[in-house]
Amino acid sequence: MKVVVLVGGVGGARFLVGLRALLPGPEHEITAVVNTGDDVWMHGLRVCPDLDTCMYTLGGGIDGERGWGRADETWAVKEELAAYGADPTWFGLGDRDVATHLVRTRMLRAGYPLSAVTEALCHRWAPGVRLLPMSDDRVETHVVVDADGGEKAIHFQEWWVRHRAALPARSFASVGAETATPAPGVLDALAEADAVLFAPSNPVVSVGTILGVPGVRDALRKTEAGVVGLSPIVGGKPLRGMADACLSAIGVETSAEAVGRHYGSRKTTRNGVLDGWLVHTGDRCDVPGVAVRAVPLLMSDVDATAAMAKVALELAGVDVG
Ligand SMILES: O=c1nc2n(C[C@H](O)[C@H](O)[C@H](O)CO)c3cc(O)ccc3cc-2c(=O)[nH]1
Repeated sequence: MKVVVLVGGVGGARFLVGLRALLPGPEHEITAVVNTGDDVWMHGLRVCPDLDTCMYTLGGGIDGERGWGRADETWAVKEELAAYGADPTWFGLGDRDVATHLVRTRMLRAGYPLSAVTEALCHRWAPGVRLLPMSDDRVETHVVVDADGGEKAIHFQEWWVRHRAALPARSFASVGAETATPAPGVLDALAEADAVLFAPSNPVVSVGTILGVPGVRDALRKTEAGVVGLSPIVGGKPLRGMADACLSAIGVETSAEAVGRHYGSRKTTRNGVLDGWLVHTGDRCDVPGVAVRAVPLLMSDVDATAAMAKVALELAGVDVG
């Protein structure tokens, strides 16, 4: 069975672990199309948070507590950079993590596209899922915030890490999106999929960013596969991260129903992309033109996540047996 998943960071990676457990073995092929809008140049190194979170989580190298960066991490490089007063000091670059960015940056400088770099890094981590960046082109999420009586755009990481998304976001800009193309393999994977899932990731700056890459939304509307999303909002709150701060910036209420309607029905709306929508038990939700199922959506362990993934696949029309 061929399953394609649109994923962001921590929540998306956890979902992939459950899906991989549900579909073990060579007869299944899971392709994750990963958000790269969070990517950032830090101290001359290219950092790809969502790709790395998926790679480390699936490869067994993630720091489970933080949900990003490496386990058994040390921070000597970060401390030395701070000792030099080298800005920014608010971004946590771990020593082990720096090795990933050094290899990536060296390969990018040698002309390899991000998709080839990711494939090379995955030779070490063997995630058991094909990780594709949404695009090989630079697409960066910048956040427009109020500042000094006017507005200014800051990189997503500055908003997210330095300001903990506490600065009200006026809007988001996906810098480079208008000229970006999907990475090699993305459109084919969507066309050939038996099912396409939206992981319970941030619907604005993760899944939304992927949908903003020219060609992706059309491919989702055209694919024969059933397209089913899992709500990242449970009981009116995001399960993790700060999706509520993002949703309010685009005028979408923080509820499973509002997010489902934001994605829209593939059948009955001009731009919609969903056939099915999984919401947490007890969350009221009606999305015209979309089949809604209420199941436990807490990824408390691999089995719970696998159970969610199973329902999502069945809603997408594929029987997992
Ligand atoms: O809250 C933080 N998140 C950090 N993150 C997480 C990152 O900001 C978010 O996980 C994603 O961008 C949002 O999904 C990092 C991720 C990396 O891959 C590498 C370094 C960092 C550093 C931080 C950090 O210092 N603080």
